[in-house]
Amino acid sequence: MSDVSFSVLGAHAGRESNSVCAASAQPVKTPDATADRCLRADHLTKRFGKTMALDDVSLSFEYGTIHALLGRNGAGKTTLLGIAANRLVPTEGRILVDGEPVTDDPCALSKVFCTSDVQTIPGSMYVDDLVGWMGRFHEGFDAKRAVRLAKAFDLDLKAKTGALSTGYRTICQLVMALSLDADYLLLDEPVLGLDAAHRELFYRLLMEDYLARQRTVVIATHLIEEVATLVEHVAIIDEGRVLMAASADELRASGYSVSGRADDVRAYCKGLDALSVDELGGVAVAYLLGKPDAARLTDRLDTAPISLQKLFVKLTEKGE
Ligand SMILES: Nc1ncnc2c1ncn2[C@@H]1O[C@H](COP(=O)(O)OP(=O)(O)OP(=O)(O)O)[C@@H](O)[C@H]1O
Repeated sequence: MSDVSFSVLGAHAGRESNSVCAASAQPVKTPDATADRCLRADHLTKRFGKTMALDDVSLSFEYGTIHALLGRNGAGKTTLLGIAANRLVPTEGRILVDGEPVTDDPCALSKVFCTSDVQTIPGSMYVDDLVGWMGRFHEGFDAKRAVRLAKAFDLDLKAKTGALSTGYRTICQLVMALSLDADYLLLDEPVLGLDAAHRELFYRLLMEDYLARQRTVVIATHLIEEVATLVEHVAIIDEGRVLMAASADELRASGYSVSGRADDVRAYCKGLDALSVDELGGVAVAYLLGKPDAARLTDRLDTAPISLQKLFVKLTEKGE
């Protein structure tokens, strides 16, 4: 989908040889050192011809936090991450990493690594050669860790990347990403094609990595349920615009459901701006933003917190 394609070897590959990045020599992060650190999208707009992929998006991914970037197919997630990794040029706006624009500052760019669901790895390259190349092009790449992770996933180091299955292509990118020292790790659909056991392994490794070195991880996905327990902050985009951005707890507390007999639920919702009402066989569930209205509740109605998944679906469904 990108209009400019770089390999997983990195958008920084051409820039690294003549730049020594002070930021990559800062493994110890005190609370003061991490204050105000973030990857920030500043009024980003991206048009592909007539398609508005991003429309004035401003978002902040704070340092040391796991973020979910949620959006339906075509919402603009890959485009946003592509611009953040300097693979795509925005029509307007910019990405700032710790205050520095990624386009002008190789040091800022070297802090960012983005996997991608596009076919970016040269298919003729063997996995073990890729490990070698990653080590050459990315300061702080841990080749031994990459080999260990590859073995944990049963990824064949002697295979050509082009001959890998969809799931193993994803695994190959995850292995490279999790072996890097990048401060901002952008994972685009990180479990695409992975079976249940590999998904679990990935989530466990991601948490271990995060606990070992608190970096920023952005997981772009529409599989909310799986990442709901991992993420601390959630941004929802739809048709290139930000719908909501808040902590996962705030989002969960931002809505609720009311269920019961359809007549009672409809009476409860009268005059309120319900996100939607699902009815089946005389029973209904309504999804609403805000807090339950005690004055409208009766003992025939039940209320429950809204899950991130439901909130996402209800906010982004378009009458289907
Ligand atoms: N290179 C391109 N040329 C033309 N249109 C593009 C290009 N890349 C993306 N788009 C369009 O921009 C919009 C956003 O696409 P994007 O890939 O960012 O969405 P996404 O949220 O990552 O979707 P998905 O979850 O399906 O991967 C879509 O309408 C898509 O068709």
